[in-house]
Amino acid sequence: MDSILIIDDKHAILESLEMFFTEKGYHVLTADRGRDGLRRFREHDPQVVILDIRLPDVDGIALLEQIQEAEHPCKVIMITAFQDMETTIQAMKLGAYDYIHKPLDVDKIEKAVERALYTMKIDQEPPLVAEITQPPNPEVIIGKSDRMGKIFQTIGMLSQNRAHVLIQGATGTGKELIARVIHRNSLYAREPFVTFDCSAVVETLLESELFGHEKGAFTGAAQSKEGKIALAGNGTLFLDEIGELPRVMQRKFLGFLQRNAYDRVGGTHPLRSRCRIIAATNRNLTDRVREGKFRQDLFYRLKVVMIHVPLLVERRSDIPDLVRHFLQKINWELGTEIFNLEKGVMDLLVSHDWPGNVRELENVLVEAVVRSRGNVILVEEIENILSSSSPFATIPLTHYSLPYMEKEHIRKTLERLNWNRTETAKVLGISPPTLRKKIRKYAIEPAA
Ligand SMILES: Nc1ncnc2c1ncn2[C@@H]1O[C@H](COP(=O)(O)OP(=O)(O)OP(=O)(O)O)[C@@H](O)[C@H]1O
Repeated sequence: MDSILIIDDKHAILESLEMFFTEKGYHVLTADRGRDGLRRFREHDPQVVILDIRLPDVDGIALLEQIQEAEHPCKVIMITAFQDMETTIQAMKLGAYDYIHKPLDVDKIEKAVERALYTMKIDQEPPLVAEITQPPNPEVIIGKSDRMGKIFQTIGMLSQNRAHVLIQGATGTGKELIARVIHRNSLYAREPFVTFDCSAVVETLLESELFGHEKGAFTGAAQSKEGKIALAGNGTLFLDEIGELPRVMQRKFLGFLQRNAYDRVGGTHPLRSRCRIIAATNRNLTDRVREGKFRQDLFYRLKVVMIHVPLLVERRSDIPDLVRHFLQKINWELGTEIFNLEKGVMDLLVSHDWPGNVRELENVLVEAVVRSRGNVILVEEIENILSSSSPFATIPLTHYSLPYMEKEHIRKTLERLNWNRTETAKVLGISPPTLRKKIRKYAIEPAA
C-alpha cells in the first residue's frame, strides 16, 4: 500500500486530508510539528510527503532539505498559504515535486499525489538512456533509415575530394550538421569551417562580406577586410540559403567557382582560393531556376554532388534514436537527470508531424526536460507542449493560405487512411465526388 505523510500544524487540514486519502486506500501518517514529522518520515519511509511550508517549530524548507537527503525515494508536495517568490523558487530548487496553494483543493492534491507516485514508479524502471560522462560529440548525425544511410555513403565518398556540394532540405533537417560532418571527415578537417548566411546580409554588403574589400573601396571602408572566402582558407565555406543570393552576386560567385579566384571589392589583382563550397537551401532550386530566379549555370556548377535531406516525417523510424541522443545531450548541457519516458511518449513523438523537423524535436525535448519533475517525461507534458507550440511556427507565411491548408489537410487525411477515398470523404465530412474534385484541383497524389 502506498503511504503518505502529511505534516501541517492545522488540525482541520490534517484531519480532512487523512480522511480523504485513507478512504482512497492510502496508508496515511500525520504530524502537526516539523520535528515529529521528520521522525515519522524516518521511521515509516512514506512515498509521498505533503508538507506545509510554515510550521511552528522548524522551517518547512529546511525540513524539505532533510527529507531530500534521505536514501529512500520520496516525493514532496509543498503546501502554503503564502505566495512568495523566494520560497517557491527555493522549494523547487531543492527538488519539491509540486507546490500547491491554500485553500486546498483536494482534487488538485490527489492529482499531485497520483502523479508523484506514478513518476516514482517509472523512475524505478530501467533507464531509457544512460548518463554520459564525456561531453557529447556535437558532430554526429543520428539516423539508421535508408535515406540517411545514403547520405552517409555520400559523405564517405566526399572525404577523398574537394567537390562542391549542394544540400537541399527543409528547415531544421540537419543541413548545416551534414556540412560540418563532411568537413570533419575531409582531408583538410583541420582547416577552417566558415559559415555564411546569404539571406542575413543586406544586398549591398554581400559582395564585400564574401570577397572582402580594400581600404577606401567604398564610403566607410576605412580598413581593408578579408571576406569569408579568405577566412575559409583551404577549408570549407558553408553558404546557407544560397537560393537567396541576388542575381548580380550569383554571376560574380559563378565567376569565382570557374576560376578559383576572386577580386576583393576595390582590389586590383585576383586572389586564389582552394576552399570547398558547401551550399545549402531549403528552397527547391530547380523551381527557382525555372522561375528565372537562380542561374542555371551556377546551379549545375554547385550540384556536382547533391544531397537531399529528408523531412523528419519521411524517416520516422529514426525518431527513437534521435530522442535518446537528445536526452543525453540535454542532460549533459543542462545538468538534468531525465533518464526515462512514460509509456506512450515515444509513440506520440514518432507520430507527430514535425513541421520544424529535427530542430523542433530537439526544442520540444528541451522544454519537456526543463518542465519535468522527477526523472521522467510524462505524456501529459509532451501533449501540452505540442498543443501549445503553434504548428505554424516554422512554416513559411505563404503556407497560411486557406487553399494550401485545405490541400495539406486533405493529403494528410488521405495518407492516414491509406488513400482510401471513401473513408477520407467520410472523415472530412464531404461527399466522395467533392473529394475527387478537390484531389484533381490540387493535384494531390501519393509521394513517390
Ligand atoms: N540527424 C541528426 N542527428 C543529430 N542531430 C541533428 C540531426 N539533424 C539535425 N540535428 C540537430 O538539429 C538542429 C538543426 O540542424 P541544422 O541547423 O543542421 O538544420 P538546417 O537544416 O541547417 O536548418 P536551417 O535550414 O533552418 O538552417 C541542430 O541542433 C542539429 O545538431
